[in-house]
Amino acid sequence: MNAAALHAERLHKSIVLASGERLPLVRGVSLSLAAGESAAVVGRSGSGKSTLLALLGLLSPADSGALRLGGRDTARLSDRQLSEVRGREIGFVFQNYSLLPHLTAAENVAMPLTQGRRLGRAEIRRRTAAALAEVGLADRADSRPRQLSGGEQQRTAIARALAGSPSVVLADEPTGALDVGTAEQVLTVLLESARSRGAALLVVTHDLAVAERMDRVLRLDRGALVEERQEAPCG
Ligand SMILES: Nc1ncnc2c1ncn2[C@@H]1O[C@H](COP(=O)(O)OP(=O)(O)OP(=O)(O)O)[C@@H](O)[C@H]1O
Repeated sequence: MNAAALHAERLHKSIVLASGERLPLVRGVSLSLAAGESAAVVGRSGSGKSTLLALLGLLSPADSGALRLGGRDTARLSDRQLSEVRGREIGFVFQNYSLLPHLTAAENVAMPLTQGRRLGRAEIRRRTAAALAEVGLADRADSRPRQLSGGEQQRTAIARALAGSPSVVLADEPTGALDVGTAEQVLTVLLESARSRGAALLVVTHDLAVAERMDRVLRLDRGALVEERQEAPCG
């Protein structure tokens, strides 16, 4: 059997408040995602969704528990190794696109490919062009973010997240800033690009229409994860 793209076991995270009281934010979350599988994380505001995403994305350390990404154990890694695993195994997509405004779409997509890997210039150009073509933006490679619509900016961000063929794509409200029609198109691009590259996709969302399109729906309730739906969605 293939190793899961993402495998988390009993992750815990709490913070200590000024009063000295310990506040649990993520409580014993275990989760496995296979390559090409998609899942939504839903839950009330404050239930710990962003905190969990930060743990899974190696942006913040868990207090305890185990996390494997792309078959690689992330325990006991130095900061440099963590950043290397993050760059190689994870693609991030944010609600506000997070594109660098002074760079073109192609330069934004190429950015993670130029960091921490030893890829030649021709290979970077090839991967960038392929990723932009995959999201339908081959003809906008030289545009800057302000020249692109919101949907086009998010498609550029999706190309950036996937160009390095990560094991896992973590998306935080990826369609939250888009109108309904554009959101649907962008979500289709995100799902199809992740599936075609065999990346597991985890999407934090408040939007039930977004959640419905994922293979699985997971609900966070005060930091604890409960699987709501596991069958394949229709259509
Ligand atoms: N540094 C911190 N200090 C105090 N409380 C914190 C801190 N970080 C997070 N919290 C609290 O932890 C809880 C979980 O926050 P988190 O942002 O993960 O929730 P969320 O489910 O993503 O919420 P939303 O849907 O509103 O974005 C919240 O109650 C939040 O106020």
